[in-house]
Amino acid sequence: MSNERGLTAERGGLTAEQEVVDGLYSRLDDLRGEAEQRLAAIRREGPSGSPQNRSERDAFATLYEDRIAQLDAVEDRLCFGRLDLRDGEHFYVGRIGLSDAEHVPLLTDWRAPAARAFYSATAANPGPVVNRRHLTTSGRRVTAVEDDVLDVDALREMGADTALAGEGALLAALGARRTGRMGDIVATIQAEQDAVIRAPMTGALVVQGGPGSGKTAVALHRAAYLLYHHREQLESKGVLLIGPSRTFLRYIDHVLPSLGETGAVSTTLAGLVPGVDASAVEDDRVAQIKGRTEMAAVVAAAVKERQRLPRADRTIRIDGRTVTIRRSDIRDAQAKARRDGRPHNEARAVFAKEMITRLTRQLMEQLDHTFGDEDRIELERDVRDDRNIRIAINLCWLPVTPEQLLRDLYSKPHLLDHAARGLTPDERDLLLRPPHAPFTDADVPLLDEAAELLGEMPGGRRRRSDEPSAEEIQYAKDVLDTFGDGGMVTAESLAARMKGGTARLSVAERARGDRTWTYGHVVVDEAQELSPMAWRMLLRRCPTRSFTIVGDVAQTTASAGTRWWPETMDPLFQSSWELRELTISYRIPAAVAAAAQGFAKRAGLPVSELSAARELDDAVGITSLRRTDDAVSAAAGLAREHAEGFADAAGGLVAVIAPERLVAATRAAVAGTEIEVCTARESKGLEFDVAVVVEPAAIAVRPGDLYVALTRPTRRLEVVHAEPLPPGLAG
Ligand SMILES: Nc1ncnc2c1ncn2[C@@H]1O[C@H](COP(=O)(O)OP(=O)(O)OP(=O)(O)O)[C@@H](O)[C@H]1O
Repeated sequence: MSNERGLTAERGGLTAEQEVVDGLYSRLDDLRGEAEQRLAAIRREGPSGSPQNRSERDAFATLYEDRIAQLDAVEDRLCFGRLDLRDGEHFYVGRIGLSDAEHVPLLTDWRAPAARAFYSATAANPGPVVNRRHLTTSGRRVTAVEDDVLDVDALREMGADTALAGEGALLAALGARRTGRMGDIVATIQAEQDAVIRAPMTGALVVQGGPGSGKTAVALHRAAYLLYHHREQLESKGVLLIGPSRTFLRYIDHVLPSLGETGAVSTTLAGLVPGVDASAVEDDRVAQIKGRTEMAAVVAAAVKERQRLPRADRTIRIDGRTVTIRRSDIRDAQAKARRDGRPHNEARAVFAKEMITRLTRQLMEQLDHTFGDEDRIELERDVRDDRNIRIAINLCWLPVTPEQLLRDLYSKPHLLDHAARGLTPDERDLLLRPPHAPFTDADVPLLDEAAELLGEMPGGRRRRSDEPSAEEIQYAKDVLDTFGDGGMVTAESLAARMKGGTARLSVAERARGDRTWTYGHVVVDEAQELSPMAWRMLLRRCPTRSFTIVGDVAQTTASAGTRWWPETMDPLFQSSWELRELTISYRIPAAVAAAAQGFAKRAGLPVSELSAARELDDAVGITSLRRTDDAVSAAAGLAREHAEGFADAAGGLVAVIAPERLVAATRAAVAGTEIEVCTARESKGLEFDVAVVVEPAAIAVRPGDLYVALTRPTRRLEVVHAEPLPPGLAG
C-alpha cells in the first residue's frame, strides 16, 4: 500500500458534483430556515394560555431547537459519497437523509439499508454497485472525488485493486493532524467495521480489536445506527455510553452530535451513582478484591447485619404497664418483612408495623375491657410514639444509607470479619480504612449494590405517581423470567425503573439524575477494565441485556479486569453474546505496530492480530541515555522540538507518557507549552500525533500499561530511556 497515494482515481468532473452538493446545502439551509421561523413564532406567543397549552408549546419549542441543533451539526461533510448502480440509477450518501419539498429523496442517510453498499461492496462482492465515489469536501466546496470501480470488467481493464475502501479518502483522514477531539469516520467506515456497526441489536456484541482498530469509533457509530433503526424502543429509554475517564468522554463528545444524535448519556462508571465523589486512588490489590463477585455477598451480609436479633427478651414500661419485646416476635416480624421482598430500608415499615401490632396486643391483653377499632388505633399510636419502643425497634432493623453501610464495613473489623467470611484475614486487612476515608472507583459498584439492597431511606419514598402498577410489575417479572436476574434486581424495583416519567426533562437529563434508570442499550468502551462487580452494576442498568462492548484484552491494566472474554461474558450473558474482531489499526503506522507488538508478545499479552493501514517512514525513534537523571530533560527536549515543528505547520498534538514518579518533573520541564503529560493509564483511549514514552521499563511493571503507551501516536513514537529497554522493544 503506498504511503501518499492521494486522490488520484478521480473520474468525472468536480463541477458536476459541486452542483449536487450546492443543491444539498441549499435544502439544508431551507429546512433550518423553516425550523427557525417556527421556533420564532412559538416564542412570540409568550408564556400565556393554560398549563396544558404551555407545556405543548414548550414541547414544540424543544422539538424545533433539537431540529436546528441537528441540522447545524451535520453541516461539515454533509454529503460524502455517491453510489452508481448496475441499473443506471445513482444516489448520494450523507450524514442525514434529505428530501426536497415534493418528498423526492436527495440524500440517503448513511445508516439506511440502501447506504450499506457504500461501506460493504467490494470488487469481489459488488452487489448492485458498479461504482462507489468518495467526495471530499472542505466547508461547502468539493475538493476531490475518488472512485472505487466495482464493476469487475471495468476493474480488470484498469488493472486496479483496492483492499481498503476509498483508500485515498481514508489515508487523507488518517494523516490529518490530531486536534484533541475525536472526529466521526462516517465517510470512510471500512467493511469489517461496518459489519459491527450494523450487527443486529440482540444480546451482547463484544468487539475485540488491537489499539487504533476503531473500537471507540465503531462503538459510537453503532450507537447512532441503533438509535436510527430502533428509534421508538431506544428514544424513551436512552442509550448509555460508558467511558474510562472524564478526559476520554471530552475527547469523544463531538462524535454523536456530528452524527445527528443527542439521545445518549455518556458517563464514567463512577458517574452512574449520582452524588458520589470517587476521586481517591487506592492500591490495585484492594481494587481487585472489591471488584470480585463475592463482594455482592459481603454487601448483602452487611445489610442483613442491620436486621438484628437481641440476645434476650427486654421489657419496657409504657403508661404504667409493661410490654416485652420478645426475641420470638422480632424473629417473626423480621421474617415477615423479608418475605415482603422490598429493599431493607423500605421493608423496615413492615417490620415496625408488625412489632407495633404485637406489642399493642400485649397491652390490650393486660387491659380488662373490650376494644373497639378506635381504641385499638389510639393504643397503637401510643406504642408507636413511645421513645423507648421506637429505639428498640430501630435497633433491630436499622435504616442506613449505602455510604454509611460501606464506611462502617470498612472501618469496623468485627463487621468486616462477620460479613466477609469468604475473604482471607489478609484480604480483610487490606479492605480496612479510617471511617472518613474518601471513596474510590472500585467502591462505586459496591455502593450501587448496597443502594439496590437498601432502597430509599424512610421519608425518601418515591412519589405515588412514579410507583409501578400491577401490570408493570408483571411485565418486569416477565422480563426477569426471560432474561434471568441473577438476584440483582427485584420485579418491583425493575418495574419502577422501567416506568417512564412524565417530567418534561429530556431522557438524558432524567436518566443522569436517577440511579435506578434502565436504558434501552448500553455501550461500554475500554470494557476490558471492568470488574465483575462493575458488570453487575451495568447489567442492572439494562435488564434486557442489550450491550455493545468494545475493548482489547491485551490493554487490560486493572487487576480485576478481563484477560479472556469468555471468562467474563459467559456468566453474564450465557449464550447471548457474540465476539467480533477488528484487525486493522487505523491509528498507528506499521513500524509503531511492529514495535508495540514485539514487546507485547514477549510480555505474554494476549495480543490480537493487527495490521496497520499506513506505513510511514521514520515512525519510531529510540533515544538511549547513560544517566536516568537525563531522561526527563531529553524527553521534554524532543517533545518541544516536535511541538515547534507542528506550530510551523498545520498544528498537531504532542504528549509525553511517563511513569507516575516522573510525571511532576516532566510537567515542570514542558511548562508553558501545549505538550500534554500523562501516565500510561491516563492516555488510555486517546491519541496524539507524536508520543514520547519515557523509561518504558518502569511503565512495563504492568505490561498492559506500556502496550497502551506505545500505541498512542498517529505519526511518530519516541522512546527515551536510560534503564534497559524491556525485551521485545529493543532492536
Ligand atoms: N474507518 C476509518 N476511517 C477513518 N479513521 C478511522 C477509521 N477507523 C478508525 N479511524 C481512526 O483511527 C483512530 C483510532 O480509532 P479508535 O480510537 O476508535 O481506536 P480504538 O480501537 O478504540 O483504539 P484503542 O484501543 O487505543 O482505544 C481514530 O482517530 C479514528 O478516528
